[in-house]
Amino acid sequence: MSARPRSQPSTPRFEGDAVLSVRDLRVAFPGAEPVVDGISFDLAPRQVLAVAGQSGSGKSLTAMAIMGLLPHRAEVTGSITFAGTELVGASESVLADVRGAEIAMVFQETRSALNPVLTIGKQLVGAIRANSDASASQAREMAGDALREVKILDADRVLESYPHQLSGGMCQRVVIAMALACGSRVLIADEPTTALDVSVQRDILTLLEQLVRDREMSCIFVSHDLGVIDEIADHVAVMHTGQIVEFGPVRQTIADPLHPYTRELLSHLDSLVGEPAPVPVVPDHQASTDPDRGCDWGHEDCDGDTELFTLPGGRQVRSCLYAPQRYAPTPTMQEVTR
Ligand SMILES: Nc1ncnc2c1ncn2[C@@H]1O[C@H](COP(=O)(O)OP(=O)(O)OP(=O)(O)O)[C@@H](O)[C@H]1O
Repeated sequence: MSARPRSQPSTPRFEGDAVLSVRDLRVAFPGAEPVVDGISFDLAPRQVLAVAGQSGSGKSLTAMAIMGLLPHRAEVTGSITFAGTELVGASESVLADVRGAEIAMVFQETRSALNPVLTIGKQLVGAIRANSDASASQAREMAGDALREVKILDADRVLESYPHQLSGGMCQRVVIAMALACGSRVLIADEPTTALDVSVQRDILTLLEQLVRDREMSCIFVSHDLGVIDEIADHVAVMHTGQIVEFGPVRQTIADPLHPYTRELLSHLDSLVGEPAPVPVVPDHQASTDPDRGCDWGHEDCDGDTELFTLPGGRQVRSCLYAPQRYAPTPTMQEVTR
């Protein structure tokens, strides 16, 4: 019988050409357990990396940590490097240089991220001038071009509008246009389509896909919805209670989830990717359906504090089933062929 896939200790991907590297990132608030608990990942050029997980799993705090927008009382350790610059502990002026110009963020409630008392034109021109040497008239032209690039046809009217005069989908496009006009290399989109109608959601997803392809941007796409993630992302990091429990290519992860928590998320999936993926049958193990259990395979001598193991081919899973040797069971065909 052939050996089951031998896992390796986790190794970072895309090292060398990563645009953004996160290593052992921890976020804690005073007197409480960490809410982001030692996560690591790399973002490659032109990659769309999804961060999935249910409410409270630490997705938004991870995004905010990258933007340097966490509340002051948050204790942050680990490393976030963007183009060689360390962002954890960086001064406000370093963060201000990176924010907008290099890394931009789109929120679920974009309207609240726009200034209600300034026209879209003033806000776009201000952002462009803050990040370039453009004159006022050049910046105005660049703002119009950026709006047209995000498929806003009546750009002149929108430049004269205030945020409350635009729909939610239009506000999303405006913020994405701002990232384009400022030449950002990374776009962090935190649940950008959750508050939008389904048809508008698709338009925004299509737009993000085009921008990543045409403008060579990279994107971190935060969502609780694996259906939406399936539409847009290359890779997915599944987060649970502040940790990454599974990492891998989206298609493989959805078709063949390794971790019980990923299966739990998939079981709540609606029609976007059809039927929920079937739970894999692993005859030698009693897989727990309780995503809060430390050891998801019920090994008596496992304390549940399992590390993230890397399988051949690069998929990662936090499960003692995939630990090298320690819990080595007789492999199933399914595991061998993974
Ligand atoms: N300012 C804060 N002070 C204390 N705890 C916080 C703070 N902000 C977030 N948390 C806690 O950190 C945990 C992770 O929050 P986070 O917003 O990252 O979750 P999330 O996965 O993005 O969820 P959602 O999809 O609901 O936004 C939650 O338990 C939340 O209560």
